[in-house]
Amino acid sequence: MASPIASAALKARVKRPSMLKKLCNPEDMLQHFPNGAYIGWSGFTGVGYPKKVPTMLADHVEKNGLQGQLKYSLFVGASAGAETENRWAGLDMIARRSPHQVGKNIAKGINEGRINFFDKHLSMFPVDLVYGYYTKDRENKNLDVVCVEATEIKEDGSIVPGASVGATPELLQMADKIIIEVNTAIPSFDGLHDITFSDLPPNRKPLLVTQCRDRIGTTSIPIDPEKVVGIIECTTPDQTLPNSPADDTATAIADHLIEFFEHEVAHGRLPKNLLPLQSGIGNIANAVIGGLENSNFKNLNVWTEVIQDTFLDLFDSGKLDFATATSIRFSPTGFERFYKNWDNYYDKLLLRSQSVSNAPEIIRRLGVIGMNTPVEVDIYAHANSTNVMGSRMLNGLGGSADFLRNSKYSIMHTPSTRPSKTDPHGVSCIVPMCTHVDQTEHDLDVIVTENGLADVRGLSPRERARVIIDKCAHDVYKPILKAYFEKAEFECLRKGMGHEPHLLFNSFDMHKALIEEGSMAKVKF
Ligand SMILES: CC(=O)SCCNC(=O)CCNC(=O)[C@H](O)C(C)(C)COP(=O)(O)OP(=O)(O)OC[C@H]1O[C@@H](n2cnc3c(N)ncnc32)[C@H](O)[C@@H]1OP(=O)(O)O
Repeated sequence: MASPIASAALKARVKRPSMLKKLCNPEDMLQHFPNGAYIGWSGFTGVGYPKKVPTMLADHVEKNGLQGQLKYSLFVGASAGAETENRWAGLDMIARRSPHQVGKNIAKGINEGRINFFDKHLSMFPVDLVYGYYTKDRENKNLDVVCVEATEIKEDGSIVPGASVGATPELLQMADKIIIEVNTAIPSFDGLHDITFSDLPPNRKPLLVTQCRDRIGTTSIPIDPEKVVGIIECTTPDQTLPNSPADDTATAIADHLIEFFEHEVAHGRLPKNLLPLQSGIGNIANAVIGGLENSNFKNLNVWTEVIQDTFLDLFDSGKLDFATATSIRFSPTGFERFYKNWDNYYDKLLLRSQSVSNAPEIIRRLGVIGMNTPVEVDIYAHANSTNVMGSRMLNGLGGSADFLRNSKYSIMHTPSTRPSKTDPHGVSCIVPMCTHVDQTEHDLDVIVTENGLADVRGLSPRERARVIIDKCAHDVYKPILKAYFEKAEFECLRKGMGHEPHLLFNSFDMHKALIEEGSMAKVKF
């Protein structure tokens, strides 16, 4: 196939003309992807990921019936786009994957044992990669090929990422070969990033951030131009989905949290403009940020991983001064709004490497208010963010534990119940014992559901259990959880082992009832 001719749009983005000599078709890159290769992609929460090369490879496998014959170890800071990694999983092209992922096919591949997935705190993943932990058992200690999206290539050959930074700096640092997809369908994000690399102990320096807007790095990622094997123009934007509007549950949770923040301000534990906010992904997280728009709080700051649509509303209402994260994951209309009003948002936003946005050191120093959604929380405030029934992997830990271990306020927000197949309240999100633990009782300060907010700071486990059941559990489950706890307390205190009482052989009876009878409400203690 003849080499493509550079479009005017591409020439305007590639400021180092010699790089254009590497302009090629995606198909020309096939040779760099032998079966078993270790691959890195840019991307975080479905934005800023490469599109052309992954799609070319998927087409190649599909057309030639190569399912299961071209399989790769794939490393992405967090999830890439559904049309790429989820399609790869559907074509059985992923042998190993880390860390966070999203998509039905990929979760299926993991839970059917075809994909060796390992989960890691997002702050640690890039650093462990550079330590060589993930390539230690192979001859090539680097990644064979790393494919990244850029919105500009600078005169010095460094690249300006798009809507996410994620682990791209470290993936590039570990790359033998680099492929760059320059996306001309979206504006250049030049100036919106603060790029740092992970240096190694014993020479690691402090990350000198004391305010959300502090810059400690460069605006682009330096690379070795010798490693670049191909440059491709990409003309499709990130394929994100529309957000669903906040429902009554999410709104009630947001209201409880705002009341709690007002209480903390009144008692002098929080300043009037709060402290930097971290907010996870999804409906509840979006509603909590949306709820702040209707509150009296102003001059807010955000230190988080992912910026979602409701942050634009907060900016527009004048309540949000500054937001920094490692990705901007807007809906299609959110991106439209963002690009149209670029000048309004440009100097209020900063995108950092995930090893910085999620750095425990900074989260502690800033006194972040961390808020995330779990699968389930138990009566003693352990939380499960990842494995349904202790076994079925959902998306992964993400940055939830980076934030919940280190925030000044560590908050888990969850609906009190989720539906099972036969009962609209068949799954209680408050359980006697979590079937898998990602956050421990030593991490969490506040649990909140639509029913109320349990402030467990300074409480002993037995005190915690009472307040969590009373404030957070759904009315259907309050008597059930109370019966479990009181029986456990009685039995364990009697035996002189009642610090955190459990009935070991009944701890998962609610889960058993869900499996056997379709609802946790069918249990009896
Ligand atoms: C990139 C980042 O890290 S952002 C920062 C925060 N990151 C994280 O917190 C990562 C971990 N958290 C998550 O992935 C999500 O918050 C979740 C999945 C835990 C919860 O998100 P929600 O949108 O509330 O999940 P939802 O209610 O749709 O449940 C997801 C699935 O798990 C199932 N599920 C959830 N909880 C339970 C439970 N207790 N028992 C049985 N099934 C459950 C649901 O039925 C649903 O199943 P489906 O995929 O077959 O439909």
